[in-house]
Amino acid sequence: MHPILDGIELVTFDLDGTLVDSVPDLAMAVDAALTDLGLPPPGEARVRDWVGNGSLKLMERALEDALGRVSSDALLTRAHQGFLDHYARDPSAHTRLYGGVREALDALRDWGLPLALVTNKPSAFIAPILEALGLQGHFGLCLGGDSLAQKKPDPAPLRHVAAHFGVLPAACLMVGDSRHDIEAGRAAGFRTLAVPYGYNHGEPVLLSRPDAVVESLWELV
Ligand SMILES: O=C(O)COP(=O)(O)O
Ligand SMILES: [Mg+2]
Repeated sequence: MHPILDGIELVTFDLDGTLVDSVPDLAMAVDAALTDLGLPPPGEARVRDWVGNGSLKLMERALEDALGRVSSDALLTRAHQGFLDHYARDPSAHTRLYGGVREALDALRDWGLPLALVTNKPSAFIAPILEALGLQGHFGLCLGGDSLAQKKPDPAPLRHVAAHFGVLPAACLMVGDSRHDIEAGRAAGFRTLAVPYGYNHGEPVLLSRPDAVVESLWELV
């Protein structure tokens, strides 16, 4: 067991870039939404750097890049709806678990630790993706970017999780790939653990000074 788990009674995970490599499917939906509008598709490498603040912000960044200026609200609304429609067709078609994730989640569950999921992704996509990857039974609570009024890096979703399980924030661990996870975790009073392989706008997540880093979640257990 990794020392970061000492005294921890609840583990909260980020989804995109931490448990799953979802950028192939996200990028296909972004590309299709922009193509529908007669705009050039950005492709996977650019989309990777835009993921992290939810789907509306993702499309805002994609449109600004394609147009060379900030998009109108009307165009953003159309582009975002287009993204949601395309992504909803099969949000897990090319989405895969990172190595060690299943083993880590199984072990934590078998130890009886409650697990939660807090993603900035729209909540409608959480269950289909978890089901496709066989992880639907692992999390006692899942929150998406639209579940509460605030999303990460705001600490509100993490505070909500801690209160839901009746665990003090100091006994909670936040595990994520981006500065939004680490900032939210720290602001909520959680311990923080980062993985370096995900999506952090092209910057090392270490710059956010997490309490610890693991190359694979396998190291947790
Ligand atoms: O959808 C996003 O922008 C990021 O999702 P995440 O919070 O699971 O990394
Ligand atoms: Mg993430």
